[in-house]
Amino acid sequence: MNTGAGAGARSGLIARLNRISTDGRYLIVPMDHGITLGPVKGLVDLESTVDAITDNGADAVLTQRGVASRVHPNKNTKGYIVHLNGSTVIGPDTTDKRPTGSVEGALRAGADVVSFHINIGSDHEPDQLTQLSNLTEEAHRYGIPVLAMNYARGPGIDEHDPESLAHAVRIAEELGADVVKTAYSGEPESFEQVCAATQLPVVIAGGSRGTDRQTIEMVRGAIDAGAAGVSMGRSIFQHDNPGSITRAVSAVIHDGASVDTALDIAGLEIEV
Ligand SMILES: CC(=O)[C@@H](O)[C@H](O)C[C@H](N)C(=O)O
Ligand SMILES: O=CC(=O)COP(=O)(O)O
Repeated sequence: MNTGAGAGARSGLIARLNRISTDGRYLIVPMDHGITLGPVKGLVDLESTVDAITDNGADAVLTQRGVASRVHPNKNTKGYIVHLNGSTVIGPDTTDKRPTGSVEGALRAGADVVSFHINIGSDHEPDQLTQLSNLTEEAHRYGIPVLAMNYARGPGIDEHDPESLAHAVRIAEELGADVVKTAYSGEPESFEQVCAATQLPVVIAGGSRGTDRQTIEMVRGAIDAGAAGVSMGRSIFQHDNPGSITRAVSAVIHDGASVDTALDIAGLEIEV
């Protein structure tokens, strides 16, 4: 018998996805690196960083639940995603992401959406596949969307190989996620293959920070290849002016700007 719960949960999913996006495009700034990397530049004064990026075009910020109270006063009505697993670069194996929370805990922390990171090709893939699948089942019971951070990452794996990335994003869809984030393959031509591998909105990670032009060219290339946006952390929150780089990324994602126009709008050097 259709109790309507499915319809209710579906409408909740859509409403919450709209809180972390604008017209189907996503500018998410993850700052869950406080576990992975520690108190790095941009995450020490977390409040100022959140204020700068949410005041300049970001659709949502993403953290672990423990710092939620430091995010809410500054997130300027934008969306909030709570990350539910983690690892550190000082531990024995960064690919061994361990659960760090629950859907209930994320809701208590004020999350609109939850996220989970799995490393396809790592020694921990089997457990992580099961954990992501269980998470989507549980989250969807409450109408909570899941952002899957599916990397191709493990012994002998090329993290930017388009076929591996295509496999990683399809796994997210097969396991019930609502949005998938993965690494960029490096150029639009090969990333088209990645975006075509799934019906889910695909967003890209930024990886370690490069020049402003490299960052904006990456965003432009991903959008041209069919991506729906970014879940870009270090390139934004470690910038000397997180608000400016966010404005440039937003000009590409939300306004269709070219690389040079986006850099110019944000007052960033159009260095070649
Ligand atoms: C620090 C990294 O290598 C990133 O790719 C992280 O894996 C991504 C994630 N935000 C994390 O911090 O775990
Ligand atoms: O959670 C981390 C990401 O989504 C990507 O972070 P990056 O610093 O852009 O690689």
